[in-house]
Amino acid sequence: MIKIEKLKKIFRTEEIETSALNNVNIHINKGEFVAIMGPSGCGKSTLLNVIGLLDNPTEGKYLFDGEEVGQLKERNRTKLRKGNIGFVFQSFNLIDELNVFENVELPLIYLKYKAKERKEMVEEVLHRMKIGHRRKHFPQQLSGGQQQRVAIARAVIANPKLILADEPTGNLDSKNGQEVMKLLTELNREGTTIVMVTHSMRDADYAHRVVNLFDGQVITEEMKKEIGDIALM
Ligand SMILES: Nc1ncnc2c1ncn2[C@@H]1O[C@H](COP(=O)(O)OP(=O)(O)OP(=O)(O)O)[C@@H](O)[C@H]1O
Repeated sequence: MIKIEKLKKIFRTEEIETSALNNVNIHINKGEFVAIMGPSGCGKSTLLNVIGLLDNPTEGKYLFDGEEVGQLKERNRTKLRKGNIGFVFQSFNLIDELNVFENVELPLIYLKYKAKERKEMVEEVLHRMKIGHRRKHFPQQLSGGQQQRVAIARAVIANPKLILADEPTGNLDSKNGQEVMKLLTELNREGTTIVMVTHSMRDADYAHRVVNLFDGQVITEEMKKEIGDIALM
């Protein structure tokens, strides 16, 4: 599903040049759950942003489902992202002015689903994330765990092939963190590919494979589990 070869990302400002990714090679199969680990500043979020088509690499190859996407224009990246990729962030990134239902509904509005269909889909996913009873609440009225469940509902509402999670349990206590990891594992078992950045060994244990980055390079990869009966691509 994802083939990244000799990928480089250099951030240039007037005074300095930072090489955030330096010759990264990563292949991720459909159905895999991959954790990316490494010390602060090693390039994890930069890599996730490139994989998630939020940013272009400076050099190198990025094939998403066989299509070269590394140098797409912003407009085309956005088009490809919608419906294909769902994001979950450490800080939840919900919209404070919208209630739970409206936050989760938003991607479906962008994708031009009709109101009736949207209602059915949102109700179903809220029920699944065990947050249906809070549909009228605003993000500030929810606990961290509840906010992250809403964020996951929003990430999966359009049935993305890929979920990218950047430290999804970073702001949660261990009970809520575990709940979030269980939800991600369940989605992965149903076929969604997951790439997750984490500092937590415990969270990385849920993954099939751990990729360790250091100074913008992949230094080791560790297989933890088999994908099971999900077909590889
Ligand atoms: N927009 C930017 N402009 C300039 N430099 C940047 C930018 N984004 C990231 N960097 C630099 O690139 C390097 C990698 O950053 P990145 O955020 O990917 O690291 P990380 O591994 O996710 O760190 P952390 O675990 O602390 O979140 C760092 O040296 C950072 O300062």
